[in-house]
Amino acid sequence: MIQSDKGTDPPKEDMKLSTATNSKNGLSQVLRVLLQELDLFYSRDVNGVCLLYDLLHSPWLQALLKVYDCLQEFKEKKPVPDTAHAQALSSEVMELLWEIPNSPEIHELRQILQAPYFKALLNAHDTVAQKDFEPLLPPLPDTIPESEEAVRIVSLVKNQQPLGATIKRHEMTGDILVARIIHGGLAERSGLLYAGDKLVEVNGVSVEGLDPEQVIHILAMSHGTIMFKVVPVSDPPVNSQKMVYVRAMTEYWPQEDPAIPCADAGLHFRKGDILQIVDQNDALWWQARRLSDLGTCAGLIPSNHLLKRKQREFWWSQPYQPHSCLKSTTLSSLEEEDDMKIDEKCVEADEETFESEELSEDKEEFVDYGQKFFIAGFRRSMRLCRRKSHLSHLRTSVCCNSSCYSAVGAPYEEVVQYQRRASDKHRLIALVGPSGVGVNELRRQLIELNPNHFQSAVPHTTRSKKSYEINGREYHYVSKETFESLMYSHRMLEYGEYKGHLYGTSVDAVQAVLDQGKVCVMDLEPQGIQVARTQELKPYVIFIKPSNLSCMKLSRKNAKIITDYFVEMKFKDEDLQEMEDLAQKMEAQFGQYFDHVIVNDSLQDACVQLLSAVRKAQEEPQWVPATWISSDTES
Ligand SMILES: Nc1ncnc2c1ncn2[C@@H]1O[C@H](COP(=O)(O)OP(=O)(O)OP(=O)(O)O)[C@@H](O)[C@H]1O
Repeated sequence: MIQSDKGTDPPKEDMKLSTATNSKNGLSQVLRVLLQELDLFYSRDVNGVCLLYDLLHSPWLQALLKVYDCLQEFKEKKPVPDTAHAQALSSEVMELLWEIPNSPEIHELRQILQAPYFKALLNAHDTVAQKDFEPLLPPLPDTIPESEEAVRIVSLVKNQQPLGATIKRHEMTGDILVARIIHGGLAERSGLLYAGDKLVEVNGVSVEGLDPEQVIHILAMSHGTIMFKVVPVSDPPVNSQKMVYVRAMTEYWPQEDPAIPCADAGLHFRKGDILQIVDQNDALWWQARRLSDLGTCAGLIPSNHLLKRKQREFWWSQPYQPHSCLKSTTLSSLEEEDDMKIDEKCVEADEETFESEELSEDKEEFVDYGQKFFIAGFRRSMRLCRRKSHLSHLRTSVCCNSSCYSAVGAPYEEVVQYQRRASDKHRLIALVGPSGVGVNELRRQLIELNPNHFQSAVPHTTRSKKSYEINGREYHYVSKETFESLMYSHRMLEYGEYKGHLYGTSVDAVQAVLDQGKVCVMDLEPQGIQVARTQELKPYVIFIKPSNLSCMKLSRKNAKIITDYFVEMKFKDEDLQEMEDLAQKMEAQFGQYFDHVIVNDSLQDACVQLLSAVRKAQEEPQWVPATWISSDTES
């Protein structure tokens, strides 16, 4: 029915090649000639010709050019319909067919012309041929009153999903306005409603004088198609901002926020969730999706500015509560309590045991893992100083600053996806967990799996070297002044004091491992995470979590704790309870920094999980702070 106004049909034998080869100037024809010429060069092995030859021979290019030729030819032919009344013609033919004697061919033709799909095809043809696209609107009256507003009728079909729009009442005029259109919702996908549109009617009911709640009620009662009569906003807002991804550094519950414009449209998120921010037009309320639910409609979240204000208000409204910044102090005093408990345990033990099992100075560093080779960073004093830090006041003040910052600092951290390239250094693997959960056991097992690939950082100490030790193997032995200068220049990831000596792990010690092309695996106190989070180390933080108490009692039946005074001491119920409490506190305070969580129940399972997480950290794209990726390192 659609035919060209010039040219004739190609001869039958040429039909297969169709338009592309018919046209003398057809690109695929040109390509064919070009390839023939290239054949000559190819046989003479001219440089670069092979590449061009392969390119021009590629099936995708050939197919693309054929499509291009067809389109060109179609454009030239300017097809026009032969008739705009194909349906009428078909009916006429049907009538004629009844008048002539029946034959199998006539019978078949009748069947075709009567088939519903064929009738629909002819109907569509006539609609296009008659250019009958729009419903005919009544002509505009010659005189339109000045006060008359243009209205738009919008019809949306509600199918079990929210409309994705919020409304509000204009403070001065009392008009009901569309307050915002939620991204990905029904209203946004229709492209017919905009923030600022004035609602006049819903399903034929005037909304004049109604409260927004009453309008919502009408909407809630409506099913199927909903008709809105709106006065369109003169300047529909355009969202020209680019999509940004952030890590939530705090949690948010819209249902508990009295300030949110519409709690049902709110998006709940937890610390550490990656959010896709799709709209920042409103200074107070942004629209976002959780990375795990990208297919869904966006939700409202407080803007950076608003959430910061909320945090500050909360912070000041709790003068007698330990705020985040003081939680570090709480944690430190908790560590001290922990130490006291260790001391109490010591008192509980009978004198004889105390005498016989107390560690001598020389044995104190000894950690018998039965390991076949030396692994640095597992020394008792290093591990105990973490817990029994007499520098806690110092650490607290350092940590307090950072925690205070996070309490009232950026509630969202902009993140980007980072895929480590083979030439990049490995990311630092930082294992964090409550004392006794198995951080060191897992670290040791990982290193033992492949000591050429995984390695610990060698810690620093101010204590003097023992005769059997080698500088740079067990520790880097440095003066107090050197240690303190590393501390104050923020080159220490963590440090503490034990028996009058300073111990700690420096950024440079970690770098030394990474520089060898190895994966540095370290046991890090949670307060050290902020210090370690730098572009140079790009730490991947794995939280080692205890399983529930009953499982722990079973799995830790024969496990031994490292304490101040005893080499081997079994876990008591209260140790396991303390471990669980501390794990909860760590998650609440530092959970936003955890890239991965492993529940250490069965040691074997936890090892497998650790190995897989470490591999993913190095080989798969991960969300990292945008500040870690400068343009020169961007992949
Ligand atoms: N999944 C597990 N099942 C049984 N025993 C475990 C498991 N994980 C660790 N252990 C044992 O628990 C004890 C404490 O583990 P580990 O020394 O690794 O603790 P930690 O988290 O490093 O804490 P700290 O540094 O205070 O010692 C060790 O005897 C270890 O072998």
